[in-house]
Amino acid sequence: MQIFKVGGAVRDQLLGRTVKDIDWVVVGATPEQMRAQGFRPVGDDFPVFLHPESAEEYALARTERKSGHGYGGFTFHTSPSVTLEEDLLRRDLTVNAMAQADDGTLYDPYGGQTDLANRVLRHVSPAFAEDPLRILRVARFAARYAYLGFRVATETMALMRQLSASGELQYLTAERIWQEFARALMEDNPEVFITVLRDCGALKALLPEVDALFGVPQPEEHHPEIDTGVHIMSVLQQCVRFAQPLNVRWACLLHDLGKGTTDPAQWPRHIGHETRGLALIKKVNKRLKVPNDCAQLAFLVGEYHTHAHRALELRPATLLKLLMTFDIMRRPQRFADFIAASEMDSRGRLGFEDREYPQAEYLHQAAAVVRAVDVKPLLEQGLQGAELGQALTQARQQALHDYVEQARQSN
Ligand SMILES: Nc1ccn([C@@H]2O[C@H](COP(=O)(O)OP(=O)(O)OP(=O)(O)O)[C@@H](O)[C@H]2O)c(=O)n1
Repeated sequence: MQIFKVGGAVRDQLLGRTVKDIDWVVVGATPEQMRAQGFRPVGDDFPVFLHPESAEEYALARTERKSGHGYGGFTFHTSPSVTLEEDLLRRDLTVNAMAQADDGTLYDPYGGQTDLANRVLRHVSPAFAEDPLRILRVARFAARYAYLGFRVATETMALMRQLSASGELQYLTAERIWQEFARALMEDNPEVFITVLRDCGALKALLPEVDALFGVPQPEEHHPEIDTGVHIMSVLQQCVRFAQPLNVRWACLLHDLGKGTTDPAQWPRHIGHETRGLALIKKVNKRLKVPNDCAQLAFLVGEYHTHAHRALELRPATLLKLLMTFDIMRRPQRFADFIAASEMDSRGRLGFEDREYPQAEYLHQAAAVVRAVDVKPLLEQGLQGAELGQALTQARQQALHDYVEQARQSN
């Protein structure tokens, strides 16, 4: 039996990046031999094992044949006679199809090193098409390595276009799609992920609601970049600049979906786009089975981001309603994330990147003012139930009123 380090670990090591997970490929072994050496099988009929100590993945060399649609439609062929070259041939990209032996010898039958040097993401063989998720992987790698100047090879892009047009993407499970989006949005150039998906037609297939934003104009006065799609890309860049977490990035991606449904006769204005976007945001979240924290924040940011932008003009009653909608007592972090997403939206406009967003501090302070209102004196007055609720609302509104007045006077 021969064991090689393989895939992403070899790629990242050659790129001088930190290697996180190491995958191994085992040539010339049977499942029985693996078990005998203490490796634990990952599943019943999947030729992958976990190392008894490191828990790293050791996969028997295999070839794969597509036997149907999607990820379920695979049959594996493993046998001790499958060679390293055969195993590497079924992999997605040349840069991911390199292996390294214990003594450091590099096995690179498909030109991975040349492509690394030339900064090219190129598919290894037509077998690329056997797993449509690879389209998302390529876009994600393009996003991750954009800073190094990587691009997708022309022939790979052509294959990705073909594959997107074939309808195969619809067989991917929501979980696998979401996982790629979640990882890609956390890369340093998430806008490249969206751009690559758009260029090959996969965005239209997977997230038509975002695809529809490209080419939709906004008023030049507020949005010098004009195109709504371009705006979204800039907002994502601001998210990276300010190290925002995934839920904020996801909310930013979806916050303007309503603009894709504006009647072109109304362009460049988008009256009521916040409300119009809500059904779309809900639909996307459901379709991709987006985790609750991301889904909820996207929905709230979609509805209220313009409230944040107009925060300094809001009447105390409206401001209180906004704070209560966000349940600021029990969910302070969610409100902070909402403010952050709104700030990213504001900064993600051509020429507005370094403009201050005083609304952020104003909203944080407003929340602090409301939280500071003490319920004790009201209880001491003997108030209960609905009466207590009303009195508390009044006290909070009064506190906000004073806060708003004070802020206006100092401006
Ligand atoms: N759909 C896929 C998934 C994985 N692979 C192969 O399996 C290796 C390991 O996959 P994975 O751990 O998912 O990705 P990495 O390449 O290690 O990338 P990352 O750094 O994002 O984990 C890849 O390098 C690639 O050779 C593939 O060909 N097709």
